[in-house]
Amino acid sequence: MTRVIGLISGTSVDGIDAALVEISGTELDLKIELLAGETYPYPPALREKILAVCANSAISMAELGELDDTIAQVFAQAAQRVQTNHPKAELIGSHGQTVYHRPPQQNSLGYSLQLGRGEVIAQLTGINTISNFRVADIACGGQGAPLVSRIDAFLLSHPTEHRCIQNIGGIGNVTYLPPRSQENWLQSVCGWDTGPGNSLLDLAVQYFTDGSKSYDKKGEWAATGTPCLPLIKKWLKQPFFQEPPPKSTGRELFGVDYFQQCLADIKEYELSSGDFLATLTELTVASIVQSYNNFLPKMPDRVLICGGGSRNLYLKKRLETNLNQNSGIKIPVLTTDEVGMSADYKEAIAFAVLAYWRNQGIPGNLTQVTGAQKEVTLGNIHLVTNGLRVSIESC
Ligand SMILES: Nc1ncnc2c1ncn2[C@@H]1O[C@H](COP(=O)(O)OP(=O)(O)OP(=O)(O)O)[C@@H](O)[C@H]1O
Ligand SMILES: CC(=O)N[C@H]1[C@@H]2OC[C@@H](O2)[C@@H](O)[C@@H]1O[C@H](C)C(=O)O
Repeated sequence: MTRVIGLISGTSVDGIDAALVEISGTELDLKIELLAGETYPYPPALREKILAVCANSAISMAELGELDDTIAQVFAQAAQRVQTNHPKAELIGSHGQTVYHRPPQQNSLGYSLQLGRGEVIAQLTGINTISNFRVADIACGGQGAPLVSRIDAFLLSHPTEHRCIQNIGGIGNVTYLPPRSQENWLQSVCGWDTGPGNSLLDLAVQYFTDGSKSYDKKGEWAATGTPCLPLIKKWLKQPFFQEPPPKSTGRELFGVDYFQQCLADIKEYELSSGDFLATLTELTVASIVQSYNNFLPKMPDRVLICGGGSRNLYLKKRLETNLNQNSGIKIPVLTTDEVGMSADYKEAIAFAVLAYWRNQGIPGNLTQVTGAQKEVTLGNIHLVTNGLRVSIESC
C-alpha cells in the first residue's frame, strides 16, 4: 500500500482538485482507495491571471517565474490540506496547470506547458513529487494527452461490457474500453479529446451575467432553450471534429476567440440566451456522439461520465437522447460514481496513479491514444532536499 496525493487543475481553471489515495498492485491487480478528495478554488486574482495568460495576454519572464511558483504554492497547500487527519502521504503526483497546449504538427513535436513546478511542491510539503507528465510522451511524438486512458483501462474496464469513459471538463475526452475478456484487450483501448466540454458554456454564462455567474448549475438555464440544429450542423464540419485520432485540444481552440465566433454565428438566428446555451450544450453532445460514430470500432454498451459536466443534468439527458437517436439502441449514460469511481476526483486520482507507476518504472501512456512511438514512464521526479529552508508560511 502506498499513500499518494494526486493534484490537478484542469482547463476550467476553477481550482485544484486534490485526492489522497491508497494504491496497491501494479496494472491488472491495480487497486485504489480514495481516502479524501477536495477542490480548493484558486484565489480570484490568481484565476484571472491564469485565464489571461491562457488567452494570450503578454507576460514577462519574471512574471512567468512568479506565476509558476505561486501556482506551486497553492498546489502545495492543497496537498497539505487534503491529508489533514490522515497519516502523511509518501508521494505526490502533480499535473499542474496547463497554460498552453499545442498538438504535434507534421514537422514538429507538440508543446504543452503546465505551471506549478514540482520542485517547489516537494520542498514545501516535504514529500517527493512527480510532475511534468506530458513531456516524455510528447518527446516520442505523442500528443501528451489524454493520459487518463491507461488508468481508465486498468481501473474501469469490465469483464464483458464495452464501455466509454467520457470526461466532460472544460474540454471533453473519451476512453473506449473493450471487455477485458477480449483478445488484445489493452491494445484495443482507444481514446481522444472530443472537443469542448463546458468551456464554451461557461463563457456564455459569464457573458450573459456580466461575470456574476461562472457556470449553469445542473444545466437549468440551458434546459429552458432549444438547440439550433442548423448551427450544430455547420459547427460540426470544423476540422478538429473531422480529424481522426490521435488528437488533443484545449482552450487555444475552444476558448475566447471560438466563443466570439459562436456569438457572431447566432446573429443570423433569433436565439434567446437559453437557446444559445442549449445550442452550445448540443455542440458538446453532438461532437461526442459524432466522434463515437466515426472513430469507435463499436458503439459502447454503456457510457460512464465524469468531470464537472456530469453534474449538468440537461447535458446528461441530451447525451443519452442523442446516443439513442444515432445508434437506434438504448445506451445508458451513468456517472463513474455509479461504478465506484469518484466522478469529481477521477483526474486527480489518475495523476496519483501515474506518479505511483513512475516510481515503479511502469509506463503511463497508451501509444494508440497519444500517438507516441513507444510506451514510456511519465513525469520528472523531484526529491525532497533535506536542509532547504522553505515553508508554506514564508511564501
Ligand atoms: N453542478 C454543476 N452543474 C453544471 N455544471 C457544473 C456543475 N459543477 C461543475 N460544472 C461544470 O464543470 C466545470 C468544471 O469541470 P471540471 O472540474 O471537471 O473541469 P476541468 O477539470 O477544469 O477540465 P478538464 O477536464 O478539461 O481539464 C465547471 O466549469 C462547470 O462548467
Ligand atoms: C493539455 C491538457 O492539459 N489537456 C487536458 C485537458 O483536459 C481534458 C482534456 O484536455 C485532456 O485530454 C487533458 O487532460 C486529461 C487529464 C488527460 O491528459 O487525460
